[in-house]
Amino acid sequence: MGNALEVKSLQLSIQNETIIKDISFHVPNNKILALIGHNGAGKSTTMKAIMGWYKKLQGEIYIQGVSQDDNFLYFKTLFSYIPEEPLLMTELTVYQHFQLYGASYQMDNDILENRIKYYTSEFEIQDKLSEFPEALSKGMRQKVQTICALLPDVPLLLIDEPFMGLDIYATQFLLDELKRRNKEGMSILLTSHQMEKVTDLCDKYVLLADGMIAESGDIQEFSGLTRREVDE
Ligand SMILES: Nc1ncnc2c1ncn2[C@@H]1O[C@H](COP(=O)(O)OP(=O)(O)OP(=O)(O)O)[C@@H](O)[C@H]1O
Repeated sequence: MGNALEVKSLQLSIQNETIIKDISFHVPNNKILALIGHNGAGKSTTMKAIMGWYKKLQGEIYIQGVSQDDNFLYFKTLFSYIPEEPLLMTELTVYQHFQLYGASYQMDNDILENRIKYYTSEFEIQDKLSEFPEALSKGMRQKVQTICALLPDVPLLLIDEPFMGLDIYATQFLLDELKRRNKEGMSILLTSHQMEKVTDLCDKYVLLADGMIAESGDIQEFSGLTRREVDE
């Protein structure tokens, strides 16, 4: 079995402060890995480094064996990303955002239109297609952002704090949809500071503390540890 994502000896500094201190981990194909840690542990920074938003001090990052350093334009088509806070463009309508994603990932038009219908209906924003982001509530903007990332068939989905700002129904739908897409072959890396929210979804975990890996393993081992601590 190959790896959907490989992070090797990643080191990164922001404004002369070393934030990520030589971390290595991988997401095997078809698995869901949770990057866990307290506020400020370095989860979002690691995710942004994977996407190439920060210059690395050292290290290598591969998605499906493709190096971030060798062919960045192709590398970018291998993942999609759901940020913690929506990053929508003020000058584009909801539908135009979906079209932009469809074009960026060179999606077949019929598949794109079907998915737009399916996801906007499930997330109950089918009547918002002509709206601009400023006319939407924060939760609605998060739904639009989430749909954008779910439209293409990418090998790797990156999610920074899933379910942030979503209501109970949307959270349950996303949970089920992530499981379904994972069954179809999509690997997922997500961050969370609340382990209990993602235990049911994930196969593996990496625990970050102060920019270093404190622990890693199968998710059951992590739950076992916390349960033992509670029992004692
Ligand atoms: N743009 C930036 N400029 C300066 N420092 C930054 C910047 N981005 C992150 N940091 C610092 O890097 C460290 C890790 O931040 P990061 O956002 O990766 O943490 P996190 O684990 O995602 O936390 P949270 O759970 O709060 O989202 C923190 O000490 C933060 O202050």
